[in-house]
Amino acid sequence: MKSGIPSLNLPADRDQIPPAPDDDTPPEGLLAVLDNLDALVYVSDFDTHDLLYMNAYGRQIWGAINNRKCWQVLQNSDGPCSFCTNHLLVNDRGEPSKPHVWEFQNQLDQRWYQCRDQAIRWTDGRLVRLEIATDITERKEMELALRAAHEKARSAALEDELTGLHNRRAFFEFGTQLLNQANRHRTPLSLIMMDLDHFKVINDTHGHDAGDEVLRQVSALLQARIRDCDIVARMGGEEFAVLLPGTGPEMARALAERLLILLLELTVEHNGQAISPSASFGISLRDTKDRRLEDMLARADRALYRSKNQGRGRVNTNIGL
Ligand SMILES: Nc1nc2c(ncn2[C@@H]2O[C@H](COP(=O)(O)OP(=O)(O)OP(=O)(O)O)[C@@H](O)[C@H]2O)c(=O)[nH]1
Repeated sequence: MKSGIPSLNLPADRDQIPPAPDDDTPPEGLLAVLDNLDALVYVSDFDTHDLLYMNAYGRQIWGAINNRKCWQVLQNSDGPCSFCTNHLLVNDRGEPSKPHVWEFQNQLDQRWYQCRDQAIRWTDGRLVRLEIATDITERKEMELALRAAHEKARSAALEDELTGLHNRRAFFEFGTQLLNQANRHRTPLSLIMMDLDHFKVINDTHGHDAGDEVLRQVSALLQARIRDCDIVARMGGEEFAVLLPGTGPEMARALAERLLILLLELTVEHNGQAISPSASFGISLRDTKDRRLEDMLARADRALYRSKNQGRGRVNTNIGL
């Protein structure tokens, strides 16, 4: 065939479709069809990556072939693309298999394409890669914007607006995963509940804004003291929870006592006034019977209640309660 366009070469499972007789459509007609397609069509040698054919759509965007390789013309890279799909287009025997359809962003024009790649036999019998790529940039950008909006909404739904900490909902969502992991691997898990003492007095004496500032600074202090694997959350009002994977009772108690000291040392300045917060703590440890985070939470709350009853500004562990 003079045009260099191979005769119809459909994958094996489409063999039952009879190919059109060669003389039905003249080669110029096929070229006209290809050059008027609103899609990139190109053919490259499977092994050498030499670009053998590219339609007008491709030439208009990426220029003439000029004896170059597909990765030189289409990606301007200095070697075969790391994302080349050729290996997906042949079976174990190296024969053409099913087409592979995927989406990617071109490095040169930065537009998104849906690519339909296929291995076929060229006019001289060698194996070549045929790609048909359609521009899906608008759809992709809408998809990405939608995903970003979803992620933003989701993180807003899990964040405490005043302090930036996780909220109660996030605590249960992420904390349940930590509890399940600890149950599965039988590793320790500790929970520290912390409730600021006489916070109503702070509000009543210094105003609600001052109370907000105390909550923000206490949150920053907690956040700065925990590891990446821990979860700290504002559970509501002036109550906070810290969940510590891989942490036994001694370490949890030492951390709570350290947090209490740091809180007592903290002075929050607001409108020229100095506010010194204090807090009570209750600790619970994972029990083999715990299936829900609420079980640990209830025990930590009982320990916290005891700290309040004993005069506040102290730490209690739920053991024996
Ligand atoms: N500024 C401010 N105050 C809040 C916020 N959420 C809850 N509060 C206040 O926190 C106070 C909690 O009061 P109580 O439950 O009596 O607790 P407390 O005064 O800390 O006393 P104890 O816990 O028994 O030591 C209430 O006055 C609430 O209005 C908030 O987001 N900002």
